[in-house]
Amino acid sequence: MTRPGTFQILARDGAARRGTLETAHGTVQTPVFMPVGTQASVKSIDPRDLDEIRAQIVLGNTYHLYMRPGDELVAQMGGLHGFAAWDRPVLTDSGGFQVFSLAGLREITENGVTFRSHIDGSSHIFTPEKAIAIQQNLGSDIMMVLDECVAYGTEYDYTAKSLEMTTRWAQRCRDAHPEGQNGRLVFGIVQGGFFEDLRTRSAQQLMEIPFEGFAIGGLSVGESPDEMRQLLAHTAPLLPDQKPRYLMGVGTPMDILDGVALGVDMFDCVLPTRNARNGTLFTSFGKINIKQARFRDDPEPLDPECDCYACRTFSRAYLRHLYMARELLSYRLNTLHNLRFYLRMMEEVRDAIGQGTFEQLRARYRAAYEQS
Ligand SMILES: CC#C[C@H]1NC(N)=Nc2cc3[nH]c(NC)nc3cc21
Ligand SMILES: [Zn+2]
Repeated sequence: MTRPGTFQILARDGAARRGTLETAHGTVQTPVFMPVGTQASVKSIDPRDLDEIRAQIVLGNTYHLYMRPGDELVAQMGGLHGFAAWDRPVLTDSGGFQVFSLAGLREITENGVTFRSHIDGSSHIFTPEKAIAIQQNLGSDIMMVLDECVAYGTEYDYTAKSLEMTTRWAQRCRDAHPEGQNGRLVFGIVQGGFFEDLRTRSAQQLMEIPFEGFAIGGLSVGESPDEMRQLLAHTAPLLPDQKPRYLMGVGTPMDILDGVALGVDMFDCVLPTRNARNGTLFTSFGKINIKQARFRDDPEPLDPECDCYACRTFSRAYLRHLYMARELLSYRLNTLHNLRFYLRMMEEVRDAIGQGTFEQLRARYRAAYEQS
């Protein structure tokens, strides 16, 4: 088996790259979209479904699993792989973002971040070492460093100081899980808010540390799409060409295609799973909402170009009925479809990069999605 952490670029099309990333649980074809399974489950579907829609790697959350059921319990049950019967790669976020966006009352010191559980209000502290220890207990194949997530709009001086601490925390994370240890990988997270010089400083400092990959954090936190694209265009090329680049929490189909065009290799977003539960479905002809009356007696498949179980088996009329009746099957079929849409788009992206036709693919999706 090729050494975990090995990242090979197989083809390029402009700044877009097609590659493979080796992990302890198998090879990931990039660019890749990672379904989000925050609490050790991709809501409403099971591992067999994930296999059927050809998901390669799923995302779990340190904060949530530490809170419930507890990372020690998950370790006892064989890590996320044994616990959730998922034998492919898992990436776990460090809790950095969740503590800053979910938990109550926080205090940040050099040692770590103290916070109150959003479940029962109990007090906890995440240090860089603790964040790594939790991810080790979860059996994570790709661990994220603990970062300080500054809110959109934070002023320059605070952002500058914060990125320095995030770099010191990143070094402590790498020290807590040295390069090559049991085939697990650790990715750094570039911070610096919306200041290009601070993003450059953060990237330069992190690249001094031997991470197997680098994430761009602090985007899709409330900025405009143009601001995100501009910051991404500045930051992505700064990162090592020979290592995977991961854009956290992104995004819509167009955000992902624009990210690929700027050299990003990995993405995760709750959009396909969250939208499935409110009836918003992604199709080859744009976004629709299945509850619209026009689908009431529509016998056609949701998306004739989609190969998922929902599109192969049921009509739009049936999917609308399930949604209006709040049947649990609605969540499952809509989720299967939305995730398959994202995963199929990434399959087309990888093929297009290999054939040098990525820009044509992007234009095709833009024609269907620009306005939505
Ligand atoms: C500031 C910062 C930052 C990043 N830090 C970590 N650890 N995880 C993230 C997850 C995200 N999800 C979204 N959007 C939904 N933006 C994210 C950003 C981060
Ligand atoms: Zn489908």
